Amino acid sequence: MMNILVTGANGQLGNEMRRVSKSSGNHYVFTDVAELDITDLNAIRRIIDKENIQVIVNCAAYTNVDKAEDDYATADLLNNKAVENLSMAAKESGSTLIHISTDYVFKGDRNIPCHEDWTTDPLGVYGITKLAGEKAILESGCRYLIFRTAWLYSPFGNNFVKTMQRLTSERETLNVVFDQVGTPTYAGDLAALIYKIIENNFLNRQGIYHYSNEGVCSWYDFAKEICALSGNCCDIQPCHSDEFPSKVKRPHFSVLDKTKVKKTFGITVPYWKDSLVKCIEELKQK
Ligand SMILES: NC(=O)C1=CN([C@@H]2O[C@H](COP(=O)(O)OP(=O)(O)OC[C@H]3O[C@@H](n4cnc5c(N)ncnc54)[C@H](OP(=O)(O)O)[C@@H]3O)[C@@H](O)[C@H]2O)C=CC1
Ligand SMILES: Cc1cn([C@H]2C[C@H](O)[C@@H](COP(=O)(O)OP(=O)(O)O[C@H]3O[C@@H](C)C(=O)[C@@H](O)[C@H]3O)O2)c(=O)[nH]c1=O
Repeated sequence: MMNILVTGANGQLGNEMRRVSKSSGNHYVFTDVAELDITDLNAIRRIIDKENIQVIVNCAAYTNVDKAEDDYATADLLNNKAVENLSMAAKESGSTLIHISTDYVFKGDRNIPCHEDWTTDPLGVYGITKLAGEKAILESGCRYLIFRTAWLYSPFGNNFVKTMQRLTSERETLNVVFDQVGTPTYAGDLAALIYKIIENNFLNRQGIYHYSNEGVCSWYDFAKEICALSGNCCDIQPCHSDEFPSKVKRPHFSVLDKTKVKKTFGITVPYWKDSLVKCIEELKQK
């Protein structure tokens, strides 16, 4: 039996990890900041020791992209320094670190899907700190799998799906950017992949992998689909990034190429609209 530590377990991905691992024969230890603050290296060491941890799944992060622009220190503490802590503790204990990164490590100025080995060039503080976290893992010498994902949503926590459900029920019109293109990802699908890797002990397949749902859309297309599936009536209009008030620059094209993850783990990936239907059905039942 393996012991698996999940950090940031009250977030979107953390909650989906709780759900997918319910019937596992392995022992999952779920923690959020109250049980384990990942900025505290000694607290990480203690829990690894106490629970005899072999795998760490880091679902904790600073994910507010707009706020990060004004709060580099906190974003860096969580997305970089705390990740360095986890990787040091993983190295010391011989455990494997499964970590999540983002499409925002790319500048996104080419309209072909981004490969794992492309040069990274983040446009904002969130992406810069997430990239620094990736580098800290690589430099630590611990065993790792890093999954760069994109546009995560789930019935848990805050996300674009819930924001759009609210706005399209409250407003008659809404402007949404159409010049940022990517792929939405249901956090449950990513959790299922991570669970499969742990349960099948594919932990030695170290590397950086890209994972999102299948397909391509703009935030505008995503918003239109969310609105329609939610049964809301709102006139959603496409706008350019510079017409939407935000101080952050976001990638124009950050579709992730998933060839490597599909080949390495033998998976098929759900189409983004199919997963969105499932999530919205669940939200309707809440
Ligand atoms: N959301 C997205 O669109 C995307 C996310 N990602 C990455 O995927 C991963 C999971 O994201 P997601 O599930 O959306 O994240 P969430 O923001 O939903 O969850 C993050 C969790 O981490 C917790 N946390 C904050 N500080 C600490 C701390 N010091 N110690 C332990 N836990 C802490 C938060 O608690 P609290 O809420 O109390 O602060 C929260 O429960 C992250 O690495 C993120 O960067 C990648 C691409 C897209
Ligand atoms: C609410 C709203 C947003 N937008 C735009 C702003 C932005 O360009 C886009 C998406 O808005 P969000 O605030 O969800 O974007 P953002 O928080 O940047 O989403 C990102 O989060 C981090 C954590 C990631 O790792 C990324 O993969 C990505 O999911 O939609 C509109 O055009 N109209 C609106 O009414």
